[in-house]
Amino acid sequence: MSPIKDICITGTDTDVGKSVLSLLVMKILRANGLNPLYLKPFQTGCHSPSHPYSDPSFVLTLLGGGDESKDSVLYCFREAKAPYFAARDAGKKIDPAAFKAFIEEKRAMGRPLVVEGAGGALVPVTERLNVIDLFAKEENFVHIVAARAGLGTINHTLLTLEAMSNRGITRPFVVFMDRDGATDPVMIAEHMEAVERITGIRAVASIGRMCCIETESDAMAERLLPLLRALGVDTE
Ligand SMILES: Nc1ncnc2c1ncn2[C@@H]1O[C@H](COP(=O)(O)OP(=O)(O)OP(=O)(O)O)[C@@H](O)[C@H]1O
Ligand SMILES: C[C@H](N)[C@H](N)CCCCCC(=O)O
Ligand SMILES: [Mg+2]
Repeated sequence: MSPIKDICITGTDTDVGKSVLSLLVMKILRANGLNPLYLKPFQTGCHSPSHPYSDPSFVLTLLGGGDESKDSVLYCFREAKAPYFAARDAGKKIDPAAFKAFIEEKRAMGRPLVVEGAGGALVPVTERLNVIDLFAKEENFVHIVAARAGLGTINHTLLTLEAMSNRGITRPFVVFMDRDGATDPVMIAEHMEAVERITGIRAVASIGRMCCIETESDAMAERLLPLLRALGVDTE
């Protein structure tokens, strides 16, 4: 059993920074004595799980150490699309029971899981179920929403939180990702205020643009210390 809850990272969209946030979460957990395991159950646009452009390669290469990328992925489909359509193009179907079994198998390793979604919350995985449906069925997960920092994000973030709440995920955390470094910090503070005032959900951090993720991510990960404290990790 992991000493903390496992973490699911969901996006308000594709390309918002879920993988970068996953990397930062992995780094801050490691810096505080934990040995997390990164998972990307549904990888599309995927030549192979260890292909340099895959999310696991990105996260695990920047973390350094052994290559667990092939073990991080449950489904790898060639087309860069929603998992349901990428699977269909490959003549396959995604099996929710296989996802459940995958999470249980990884949980049995006793390491905290950091599970990255695919695209945004409502992206289809099967004909009927989307990413957040599958995440919501798992117990003992804490959920983090990676949200774009720029104008328009209040609407996208609130819609995502509403979709999560409708599925019983009522206490996620939000992290704003200023991927392009183009948003006025005052505006980001307003986005955080809006989310907290309207939903009561905590916007726990904002992550600025890193010009060089290799060299800047250790320092940037420290912005997630309030999140770690909220998760009950003893921080140094
Ligand atoms: N804070 C940041 N500083 C610099 N670059 C960033 C930052 N956040 C994200 N990026 C860059 O933006 C792009 C999209 O980020 P990322 O791959 O993390 O998105 P994603 O939400 O994981 O996308 P997907 O839906 O494909 O999984 C990547 O090139 C990433 O390196
Ligand atoms: C391939 C890409 N990087 C993502 N993993 C999949 C994004 C699917 C988005 C579907 C949609 O919302 O229209
Ligand atoms: Mg990603």
